[in-house]
Amino acid sequence: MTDDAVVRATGLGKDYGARTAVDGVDLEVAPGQVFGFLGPNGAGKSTTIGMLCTVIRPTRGRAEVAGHDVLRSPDEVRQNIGLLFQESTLDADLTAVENLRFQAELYGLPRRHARTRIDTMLDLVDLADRRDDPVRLFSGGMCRRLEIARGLLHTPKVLFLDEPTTGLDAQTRVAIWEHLHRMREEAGLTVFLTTHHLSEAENCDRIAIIDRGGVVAEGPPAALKAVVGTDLVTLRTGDDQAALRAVRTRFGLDGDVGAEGLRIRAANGAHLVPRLCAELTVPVHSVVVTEPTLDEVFLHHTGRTIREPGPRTAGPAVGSRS
Ligand SMILES: Nc1ncnc2c1ncn2[C@@H]1O[C@H](COP(=O)(O)OP(=O)(O)OP(=O)(O)O)[C@@H](O)[C@H]1O
Repeated sequence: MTDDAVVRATGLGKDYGARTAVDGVDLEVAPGQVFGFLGPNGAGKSTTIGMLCTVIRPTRGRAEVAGHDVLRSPDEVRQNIGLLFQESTLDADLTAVENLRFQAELYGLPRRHARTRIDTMLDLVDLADRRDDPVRLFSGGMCRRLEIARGLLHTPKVLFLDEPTTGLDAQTRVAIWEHLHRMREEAGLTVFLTTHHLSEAENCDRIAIIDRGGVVAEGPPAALKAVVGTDLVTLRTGDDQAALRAVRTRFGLDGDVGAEGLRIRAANGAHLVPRLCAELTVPVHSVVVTEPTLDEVFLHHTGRTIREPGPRTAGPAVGSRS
């Protein structure tokens, strides 16, 4: 255990009657990290975030946020966090600045400090020029940005976001991520978010994969992928069958030839490519190296893919597909 974790959960669990929504989650988030909680619908992400934010009372286990226990010191926890729910909670009839003023009053920010803080936050999320427009005129992405500004108004240590980009188009998603990273750089913020988007999880410094209430894997995305899978190297050559024979005999690797060309599974595809180019006697026209995906990580640990929630099956071992 690290001493400086800003979010820490130990055996955190929640039952709703006979249904276990979260089943003993252990996790630690270091200051300044963007930490992602990745899992399919119903995995227990929202319930976990709710417990960390003092909105849902845990059935068992403990959690601390910014050094405060969620059960014993909920007010201190709330002072130190910003929270964005899945659904927007902005008042559509108020302007951007009015929404922020309302929040400043809720948190008891002194008026002069609130004024400068509101200006700073509107600048940071690029909404300064829309400050006096009613929120009902805003796009989904602008609403999300305004909510981020609102969540950060009282200078929390941790920003919790439940599915921050759900319902937004790909371009807006990228913009929201740019803002989150900027907040982290400029405000030293810790970000804790839930997502079921694999591409979104790739943006995180660390992720915990949750399935059926429990964490099944935790670490930086690249490390999680490195554990489960091999890279896929796809080659176009002058003679793919001859190249495949050479790959088998000289490199001791297996592969197959299909419509996409020669496909080889290798532990470190990027290192293999120069050797292939140097040693194959047939001309190499193109090479593509594809790393394993987080979906494969999920499959490896749960036997299912994150895209297709359904009954657990005896899953194939991801590392042995060649
Ligand atoms: N208030 C509740 N009463 C009963 N069951 C609940 C309640 N809230 C959540 N659950 C159940 O707990 C489990 C976890 O739900 P949770 O909302 O935490 O999942 P999630 O991973 O956030 O999913 P989603 O991405 O769909 O929000 C689900 O089976 C859900 O039906």
